[in-house]
Amino acid sequence: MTDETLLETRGLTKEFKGFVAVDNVDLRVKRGTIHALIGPNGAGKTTVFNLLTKFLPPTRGTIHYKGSDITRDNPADVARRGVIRSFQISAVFPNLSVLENVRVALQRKSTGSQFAFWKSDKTLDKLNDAALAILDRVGLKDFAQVHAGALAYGRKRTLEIATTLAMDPEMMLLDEPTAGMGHEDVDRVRDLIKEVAKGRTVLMVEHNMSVVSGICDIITVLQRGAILAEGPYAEVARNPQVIEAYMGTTHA
Ligand SMILES: Nc1ncnc2c1ncn2[C@@H]1O[C@H](COP(=O)(O)OP(=O)(O)OP(=O)(O)O)[C@@H](O)[C@H]1O
Repeated sequence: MTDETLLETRGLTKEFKGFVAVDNVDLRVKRGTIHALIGPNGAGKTTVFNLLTKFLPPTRGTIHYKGSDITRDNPADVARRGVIRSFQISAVFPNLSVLENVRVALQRKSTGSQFAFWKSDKTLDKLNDAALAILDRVGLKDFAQVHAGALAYGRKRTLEIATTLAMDPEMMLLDEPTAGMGHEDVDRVRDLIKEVAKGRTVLMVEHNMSVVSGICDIITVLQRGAILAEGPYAEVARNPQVIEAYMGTTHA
């Protein structure tokens, strides 16, 4: 971990017809950290992600990446800068094999290679080798030839991480990577995130507190669109305002 701020928002605000979903958020994500964004349902976490990846324009405020103002970037610009968001399951191509899904992501990364059928067998072999190496890393090598649509839920989410990894992001945005998983899958994905975070920066929305406490360096708590608390887990978890915000929710 360094002290360098990789991603920063200043006064980030998003209003939907007068309703303030994200309220004056100053977020700082330091290089090399795993940073969690938590908060009760409706706190604005997904909207923050949509603002950071430019799926939504902010009403006010700015976003900076490595010191550059990226507020006016489009989603492709942000991805080109190395900020990649994990895709939701719907973006995993169910009729392609697990290997092919990763290969598509690898091809998307290397510009111009959409025309893979023009490439030599040697180049395609290289892509296959790279895809297999990624599958090995995430524990899906044995499923390389399986149709992605036939994977169990936890493995589909793992494939999502694999395709994100294939883009070789400098910063990974993970949207509830363990949502809906059983204990075993949660533990596996938690370990996997810690592994793939090496040499990268991760910002993740996560409801599972065992994941957050286990691997996250810094936690930002959102409530009604605004930052309620921020710090290491042990500090945030004993903050009376945070405890109150979570009381009565199923995610505490
Ligand atoms: N396109 C939209 N139009 C109107 N209101 C919206 C829109 N998107 C989000 N909201 C509202 O903004 C608030 C924040 O929503 P958001 O999905 O960001 O919360 P969240 O913290 O991700 O919640 P969850 O944990 O349930 O996913 C909610 O009250 C939601 O209804």
